[in-house]
Amino acid sequence: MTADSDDIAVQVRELRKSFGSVRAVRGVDFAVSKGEIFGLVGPDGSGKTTVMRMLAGVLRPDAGGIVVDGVDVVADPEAAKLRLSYMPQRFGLYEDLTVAENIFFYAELFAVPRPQRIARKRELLDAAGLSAFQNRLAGQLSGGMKQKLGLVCALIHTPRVLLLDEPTTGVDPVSRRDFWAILYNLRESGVAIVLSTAYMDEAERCSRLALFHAGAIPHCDTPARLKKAMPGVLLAITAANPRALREALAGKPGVLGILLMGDRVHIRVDDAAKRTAALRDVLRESGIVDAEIEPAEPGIEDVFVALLGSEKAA
Ligand SMILES: Nc1ncnc2c1ncn2[C@@H]1O[C@H](COP(=O)(O)OP(=O)(O)OP(=O)(O)O)[C@@H](O)[C@H]1O
Repeated sequence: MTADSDDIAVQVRELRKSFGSVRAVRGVDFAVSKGEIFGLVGPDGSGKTTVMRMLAGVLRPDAGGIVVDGVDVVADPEAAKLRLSYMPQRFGLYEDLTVAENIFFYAELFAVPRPQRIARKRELLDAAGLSAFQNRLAGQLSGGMKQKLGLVCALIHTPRVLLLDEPTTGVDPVSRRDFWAILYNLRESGVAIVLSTAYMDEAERCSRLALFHAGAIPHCDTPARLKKAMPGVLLAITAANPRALREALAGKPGVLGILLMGDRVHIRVDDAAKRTAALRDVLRESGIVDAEIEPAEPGIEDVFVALLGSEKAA
């Protein structure tokens, strides 16, 4: 645990959930502090959504404990729902209601006192860049605007814990920037945010990351410390045909992993000084004469594939 118990907003212990014979979550533990953005990342089907739904109190775990903002979610999910806000992948907006009507619907649902509603709505719409669209039907908003409206609705009752399941998937870069600006403000005010994402740049912005793999969390740390934990060192190799590079280097001595990154290849080696010359020889023998090899800093994607073992086998 990285925080004093007073600071902990979400505590998860030994969480388990199966669907028939599928063991979706196999003993997950973590704690999230107030003011943290805690990222859930990992391949499709690794259990992120199932954990999120259990945290939100909408799915009962088979075993394990969850405490959110001091409330035992398993024992009293309804009490927990008043302290947290959950934005699932498909957030329930009413497409035939306007932006403002959707917000008031959620304000009513969460019993936000009437005098606060107007001010809160104005503040959130401003932050989301949606003030000019209050009277537009939700069904006529762009995908990015819909996601931002979902976030506004999820925040109307000023929750202390926010659970966001892939909130920016398919959202344009400008809306994603607005979205993250809101998240940073919430973090500053001490809100704990648990968010799953498939975007590596978003993973990089999280305070800490839980790397999911087959229903467990084999690695959980800050992005910087996860990078330090990556075994080996990274070299970037550029050539006209990066796929041919990958084929030529697979399985060569000292090569721990290979990752195709657009027009270049990242390879992890055990020892850069020792291997670079030999790798040049290998490439030359394979007829690749235009390759440039240089040291590279790992990005979070390099770390994931290295730690989760999903690189092309070296
Ligand atoms: N309601 C359900 N009934 C049966 N199986 C389920 C159910 N929900 C999830 N699963 C299974 O549990 C496993 C974990 O799924 P989960 O949706 O939690 O993964 P995920 O990491 O969120 O993936 P994605 O990014 O695709 O949403 C998968 O094998 C999935 O098929």
